[in-house]
Amino acid sequence: MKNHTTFVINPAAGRGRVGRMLRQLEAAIVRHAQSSDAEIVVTQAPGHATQIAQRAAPGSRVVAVGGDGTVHEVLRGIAGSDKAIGVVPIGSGNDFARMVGLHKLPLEAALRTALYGAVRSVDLGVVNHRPFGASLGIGFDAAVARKALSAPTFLRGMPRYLYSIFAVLRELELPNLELIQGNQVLYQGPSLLVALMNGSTYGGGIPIVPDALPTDGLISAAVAGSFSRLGVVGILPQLLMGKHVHHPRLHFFHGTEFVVRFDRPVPAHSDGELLEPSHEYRVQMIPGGLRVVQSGA
Ligand SMILES: Nc1ncnc2c1ncn2[C@@H]1O[C@H](COP(=O)(O)OP(=O)(O)OP(=O)(O)O)[C@@H](O)[C@H]1O
Repeated sequence: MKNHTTFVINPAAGRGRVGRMLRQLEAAIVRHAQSSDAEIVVTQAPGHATQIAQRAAPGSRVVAVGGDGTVHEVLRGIAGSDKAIGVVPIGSGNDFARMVGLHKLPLEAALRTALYGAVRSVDLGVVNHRPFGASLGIGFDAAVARKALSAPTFLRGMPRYLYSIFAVLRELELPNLELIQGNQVLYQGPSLLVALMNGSTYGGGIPIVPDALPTDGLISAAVAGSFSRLGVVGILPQLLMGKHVHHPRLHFFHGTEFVVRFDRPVPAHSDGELLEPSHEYRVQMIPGGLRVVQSGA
């Protein structure tokens, strides 16, 4: 049977790599789509992918060609519908693709999978009524991502990231957190960061909650408690290698719903996209709430 498939190509993804590959991508899609009904739309600006996904036909496939930001925008456009999301991961991070096992596919295989692969369901996260796919990070890491936006323009890649980490550390003042499940307070006290995960990684492969599964119907939460500046510098390398889980100031929880409340507005990102800082994040997981083209080209 023919699937209608819309390829949503973000030319800005992968630091402009997708834009440079545009002709190659369009030719490859046309070549592979022979027995399928496919169209290609190139995004014009941030937010455009959501509109394209909203306009796609009921029951069709909408394929994000780019990174986690593109996936997140497409997902916002299809959440709650019977449309399925596909991914051709050419971003810098690709944590959603990693979550659904598509991140290692070569380009041609990823395109074939998007067109002809089987559709499966994974859980869908929701934060303050807004859907997310793989991750929600609140606190330190979101503050670093915000800081990177205003870092000097001559800094790029890792130097920009390191600059932002140390700029946030310089002014580090931990908010007080209450993590609530139902009528139970699970954690109360100063907190460096809270991660509420569907997949196990964020930030381009950082395994913050290594055992998180996108099909268990649960949010896998990690709370980093009270850390000094030096403590943060010490835990970062462990975090990158997934060796942080036994640290006494890290706490892990699972559940279908959490309320994350602070004594002041705290920045957050979902799938790497920054949200407006808030005092309160209401987070839930909708089991099987998202249809994803996953495998079997
Ligand atoms: N035409 C466009 N021009 C500029 N920016 C765009 C355009 N279309 C989409 N965007 C924005 O590009 C940003 C980056 O896209 P995306 O996150 O997919 O790539 P990435 O940053 O390389 O990948 P990752 O998030 O996996 O690291 C998104 O925030 C999206 O809103």
